[in-house]
Amino acid sequence: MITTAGLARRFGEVTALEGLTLELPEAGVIGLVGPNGSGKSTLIRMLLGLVAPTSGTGHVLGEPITDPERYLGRVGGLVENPAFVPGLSARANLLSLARLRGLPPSRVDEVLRTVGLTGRDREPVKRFSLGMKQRLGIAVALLPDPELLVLDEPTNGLDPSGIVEIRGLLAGLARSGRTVLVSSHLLSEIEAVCDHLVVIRFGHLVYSGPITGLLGRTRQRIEVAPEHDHDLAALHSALSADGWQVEHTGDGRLGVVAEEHQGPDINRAAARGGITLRSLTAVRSSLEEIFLEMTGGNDQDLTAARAAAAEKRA
Ligand SMILES: Nc1ncnc2c1ncn2[C@@H]1O[C@H](COP(=O)(O)OP(=O)(O)OP(=O)(O)O)[C@@H](O)[C@H]1O
Repeated sequence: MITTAGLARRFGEVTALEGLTLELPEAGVIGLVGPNGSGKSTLIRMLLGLVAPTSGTGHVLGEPITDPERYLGRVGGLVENPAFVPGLSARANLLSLARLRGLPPSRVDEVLRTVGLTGRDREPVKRFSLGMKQRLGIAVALLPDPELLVLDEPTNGLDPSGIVEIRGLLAGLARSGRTVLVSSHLLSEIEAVCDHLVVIRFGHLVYSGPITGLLGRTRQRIEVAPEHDHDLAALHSALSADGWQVEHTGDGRLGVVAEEHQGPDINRAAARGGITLRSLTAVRSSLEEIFLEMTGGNDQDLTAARAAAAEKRA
């Protein structure tokens, strides 16, 4: 459905994407996630033929991205808030867009139904909530009845109920046999509907595969707390001396890199150090924690990393 090989794009000094090699599956929802500025929009724009690659190749539906006319008729895209005539109804906006693209007016009813705007379609768009406008944007992308739908941050700025609505819509589109590529800077906004996940950071591919594969990367640890808080340092020494990798969690406990079945060994090591444990809990990092570890935390980190890289290049 989508393949890229060594795809790269630079904007002057900034390398928005570098050496991206991907092979994306044919059906379901594919999530493209990464912090702000990691290159998601650049990739989506390249797939839609809006931005040319600096180097590397890409194919969409078997056609090269350097020749988008060959496939754009089968692809629906939403890259930024689409411009609607605010005083006109959703239906009138869609009808004029369908006419412009030479599509039958019957598509308008179909897409209104798909995005759940039937019944509100005669109201002027200026009265629509952000969530409804996003759904209308998706309706526009669906007008040509595309095999592939590419949506850049459709949940951005929506309230929790709006996010849930869009997620439901994406899941429904995938069930109807379309492939949906959807980007977000927040994994939590889309993870529930994604069959496949692409994680990019700083223009580089960090992960591409099923969500379950990502969960397999979890680092298990056991958190322990001494009976008396003042024994924390002594507990740290006792466990380290026994060969365990130990970190302070910052809340009066220690995190020990270990599997759940090693709990009794940790308990015995503490006892040998003369310390009784108050608690011992096996913890598996959440998908969100793995994502943050992979993507390097927050946007400030990313901005700093980009600045450092630019300085190095200069
Ligand atoms: N037209 C452009 N001119 C110059 N720099 C650009 C251009 N488009 C993107 N960039 C830069 O490329 C990098 C990647 O941007 P991109 O918009 O692709 O990231 P993103 O992951 O979509 O982020 P966001 O979620 O903030 O849109 C950023 O540093 C951005 O400033």
